[in-house]
Amino acid sequence: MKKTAATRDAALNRETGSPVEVFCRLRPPPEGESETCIKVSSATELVLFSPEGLRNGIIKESHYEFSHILTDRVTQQAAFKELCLPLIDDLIQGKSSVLFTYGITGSGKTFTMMGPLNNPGLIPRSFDVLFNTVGNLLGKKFLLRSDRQNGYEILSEYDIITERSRKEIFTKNQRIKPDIITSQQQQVQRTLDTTQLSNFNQNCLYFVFVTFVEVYNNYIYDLFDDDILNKAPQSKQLREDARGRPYIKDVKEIEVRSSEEAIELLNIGLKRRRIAHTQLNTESSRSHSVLSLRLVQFQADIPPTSLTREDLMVSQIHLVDLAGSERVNRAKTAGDRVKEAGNINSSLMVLRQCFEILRENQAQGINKMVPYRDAKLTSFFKSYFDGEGKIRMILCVNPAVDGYEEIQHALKFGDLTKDVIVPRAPAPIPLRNRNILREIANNGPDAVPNQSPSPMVFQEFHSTALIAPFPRLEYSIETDEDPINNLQDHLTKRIEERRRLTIIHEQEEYLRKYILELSMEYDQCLIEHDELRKENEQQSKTIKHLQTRIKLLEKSQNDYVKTNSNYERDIRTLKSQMEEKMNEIKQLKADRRKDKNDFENKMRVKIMDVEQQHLNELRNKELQMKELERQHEDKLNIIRSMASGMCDQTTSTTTTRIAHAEFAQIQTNVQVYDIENNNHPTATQSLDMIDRIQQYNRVEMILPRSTPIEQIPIIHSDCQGPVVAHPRQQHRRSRSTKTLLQPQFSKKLGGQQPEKDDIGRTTKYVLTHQNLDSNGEVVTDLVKGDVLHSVGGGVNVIFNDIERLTCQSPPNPLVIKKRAKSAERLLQETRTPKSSSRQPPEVPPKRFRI
Ligand SMILES: Nc1ncnc2c1ncn2[C@@H]1O[C@H](COP(=O)(O)OP(=O)(O)OP(=O)(O)O)[C@@H](O)[C@H]1O
Repeated sequence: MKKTAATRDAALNRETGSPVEVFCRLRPPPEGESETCIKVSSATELVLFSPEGLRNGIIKESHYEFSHILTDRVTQQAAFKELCLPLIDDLIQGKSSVLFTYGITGSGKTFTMMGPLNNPGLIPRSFDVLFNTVGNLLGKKFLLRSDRQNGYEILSEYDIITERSRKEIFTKNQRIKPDIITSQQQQVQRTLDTTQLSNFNQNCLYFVFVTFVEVYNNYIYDLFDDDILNKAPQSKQLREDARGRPYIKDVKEIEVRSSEEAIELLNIGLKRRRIAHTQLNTESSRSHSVLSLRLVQFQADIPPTSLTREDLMVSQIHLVDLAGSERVNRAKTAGDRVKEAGNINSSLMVLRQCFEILRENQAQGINKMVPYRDAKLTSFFKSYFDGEGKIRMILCVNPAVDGYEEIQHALKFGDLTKDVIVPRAPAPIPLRNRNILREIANNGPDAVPNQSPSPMVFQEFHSTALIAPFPRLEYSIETDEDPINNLQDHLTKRIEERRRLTIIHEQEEYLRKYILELSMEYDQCLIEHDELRKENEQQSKTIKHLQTRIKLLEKSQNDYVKTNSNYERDIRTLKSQMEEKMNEIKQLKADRRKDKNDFENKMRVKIMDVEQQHLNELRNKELQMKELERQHEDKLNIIRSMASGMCDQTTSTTTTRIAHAEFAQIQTNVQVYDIENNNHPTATQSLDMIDRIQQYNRVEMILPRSTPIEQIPIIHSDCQGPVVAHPRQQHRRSRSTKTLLQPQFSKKLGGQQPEKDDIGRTTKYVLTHQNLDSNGEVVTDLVKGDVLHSVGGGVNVIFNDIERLTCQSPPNPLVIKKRAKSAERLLQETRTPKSSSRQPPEVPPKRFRI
């Protein structure tokens, strides 16, 4: 029954397998950081100290043991000898191996693998040593070609020529050409490793092939492929060959014939890696790089035409520079970098898990599944965990104190790895033995008398040879055997067997080709399958997206329906409210109409009342007028008596005083009207006042020439005639002595209404009025007032005093008579406007602003 891998892992121990070799290489602390947290206690042990203050001041010591510890003083050459030279030796002996460098960024992984030109690392030195050893035994170029499935085809002469021309064309068209000058300079500067191995088969021909890939974000990219220069480089598929060994499908495997050529190719790969990283926006230290070096050898004495696959011995070494093992937090990564770090960490994590589970299985004898297939990196090296070859790990450590936690993490990983046991690889069948076996098979055991293959090898060969041994050729009388007949039979059988084997071989070839075709078809199918799967995934995504959108739309539709029904309900409510309001408005309108009618009725009644009242007042006025007429009559009588000389001085004085008293009363009743603000007395007040002033004037013949009351000009015009009866008669005394205030009018006014500017600067105002008294004497009245400036910019004049100047002459009967006549005439004239004075003025009152 076939053992499962897990069962085999569980059964492994140090006798049946060999442990993973873990080496630790310390780099010198970075410049300016002399403090380290590592002390090397022996060639295989180191101590890690926790920095002060990290664990409450207690310094923790951790001891770690490795296969060998390389201190920072160990040179690149010494490191190569210790770490890689044995593996190159194995390679030449036909054994395979894989060498990982593990550590955080800046710990010296690339330095160890590549190194600077003048201090090369493991890879350049490996090429050097390999070509130093087998460089003189290289086979014909292009004789072998990779079948891209871990195997090699032997090309015919014609194929070799075709392949050579194809390669030449390819080199011409290569998009990145090796920088010849630089590479020549590099060769000049590059320090060559001159080590040469002695333990190798000098009867063999050797062929060296290299592949260079990187694993980034769990995708494999071929660094020798021009595709990687595309904006979206195509990743390569990982497959398994018939023996279950992984291989990278369609990876470019290039034959190299010198270490210079190999390093040139390596530089091209590194250059492409940088371009690809720029296109992918990544960093080189975020990917794992794998350089695979394959050595194919066969016995030199086999003519190429009869060379078969079985004559070839293939061994390989994988030199893996792993990405930095730092954690996401420490690297302060974000966005794509987090995904990238996640993928790096996940593939390193899978590597770690594989080692952990292997150790667990081996330690506890359990059969846990090892998760090789969880990451491309571990899938690719799965066969090495199964015992295809040695596994070596170089733990690169930067001993600076600030990286304590990461160092601890890496050292723990190394500590765990070194306990893992992997199955020991079966020793390769030496090519020399293959030839012997072939000879024995073809020509019998005596064909190679001096060669004695080991029984194990012999057995192994025979199990596959299917050819019976030769019969005894000795002639013996006793046995009565005819050796010639026996040989004849044997040879006949052999011929038949050979024919049969040739047919089988042809069938095999046919089958192999058929299988290859099928495999190609299968690959094609896989590609199509992949494309269909991607398409399917894309469509599923689109469907999911659409479903989500539909859900969202349904949700929003439901919301809209709800909102709509809410709106409809609101509309219904609003409509009913509107109807109610309309009814209310109708009601209010009806009420208002009713109120209006009521009001109009009331107004009509009120107007009638007011009219009635006015009529009553008018009637009262008429009565008053009649009373005044009567008083006038009395005064007329008095004047008549004066005219007839019967009137004495005493009476005149009394009347004057009476008139004065009355005028004073009028004056006090006169309000100050603000003309600016059109604050006029009411019609009734005005009429009353006019009436009284006229009354006064008629008695005293005094009329102010100008007052702020708008009715006054009417009075003025009313009194104009009599006042200017004797214009030349003036009170010279008043004017000459200038004891009285005079209004300062400009001449052009000519005694008309004053303008605002005329009295704008004065505070006093005087009107002069002259008249003839009953004796024919000139009476001059000086009406005095104060000028008040209102806040609104207007001017008000308040008359508050009258000064009367009279003169008396001795009575002359002729003059008296004459004067009596003129007085009577005057009275007649005075009466005439009486009736009109009651009427409202026909001429619109002159307004003037002071
Ligand atoms: N053993 C050493 N001796 C001298 N210098 C060293 C050594 N190891 C590393 N260095 C220096 O340390 C620096 C970082 O090393 P390197 O680039 O090899 O780190 P790394 O681990 O490969 O980083 P990354 O993961 O980013 O590729 C380089 O400048 C290198 O010269």
